[in-house]
Amino acid sequence: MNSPASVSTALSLQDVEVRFETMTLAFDCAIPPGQIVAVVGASGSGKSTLFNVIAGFEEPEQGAVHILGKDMAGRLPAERPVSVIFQEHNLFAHLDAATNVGLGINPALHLSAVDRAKVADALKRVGLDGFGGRLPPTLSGGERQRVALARALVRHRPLLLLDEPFAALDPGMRAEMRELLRDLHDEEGNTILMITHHPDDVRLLADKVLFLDRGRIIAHDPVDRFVERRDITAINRFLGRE
Ligand SMILES: Nc1ncnc2c1ncn2[C@@H]1O[C@H](COP(=O)(O)OP(=O)(O)OP(=O)(O)O)[C@@H](O)[C@H]1O
Repeated sequence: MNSPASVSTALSLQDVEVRFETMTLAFDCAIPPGQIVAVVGASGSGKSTLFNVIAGFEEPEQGAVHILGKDMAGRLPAERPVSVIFQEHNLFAHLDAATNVGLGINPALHLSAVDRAKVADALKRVGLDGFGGRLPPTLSGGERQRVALARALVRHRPLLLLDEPFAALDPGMRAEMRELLRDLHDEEGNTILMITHHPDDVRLLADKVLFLDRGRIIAHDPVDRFVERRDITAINRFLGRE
């Protein structure tokens, strides 16, 4: 049974340790449900490793990962209540947009009429009404990321991990995607962790910030507090205040 403390936490990492030849990474944090959390830090600070541990692609040497109070030990990525969207290559290039979204409902693509209606609705919600028959190579970068978002939407997983999802997009499209993500988050009430290298994403989208440095979470702050900080050189550098 879940304790009251654990169910009020969307995600918790306790004494998690991942050891690579060149470095040991250690993560401790607890994130309440319904927040958008920006995950930031210099290249090599451990952001992707943190996501891999949460999503189950990397098994830590020690420590525990709980999602909505449930211990994830031994659970394969597909068995975790998590959706992940990467920078690129989220879609199967030979399958049209609707089929890519449909995979989120049923990986064997046995889709009922109701499922197909859900796919069409998800594409509409991300502004791609009528794009269902298009193959990914014929779509723009922003449109492809919208299809990936639509697939995450039909899965309704309570935790969404976004690994630099806007990296390949121009500034105008980044702003559009931020707005879309904010709207969808308001509707879904899910918990979102988003890796980004852009202070704008932090300021305009996130509620909280996890700042990583050399394999450790060295700050976990509300955004307003984070942007006011002057005490950590790596954060000043990230915010362009060297
Ligand atoms: N499979 C692995 N084997 C050995 N070392 C690894 C492995 N994966 C990551 N590392 C090392 O762990 C550290 C953290 O890497 P990670 O990819 O998590 O950083 P990051 O913050 O996501 O970086 P970037 O912003 O460049 O993507 C780096 O020093 C990296 O070289």
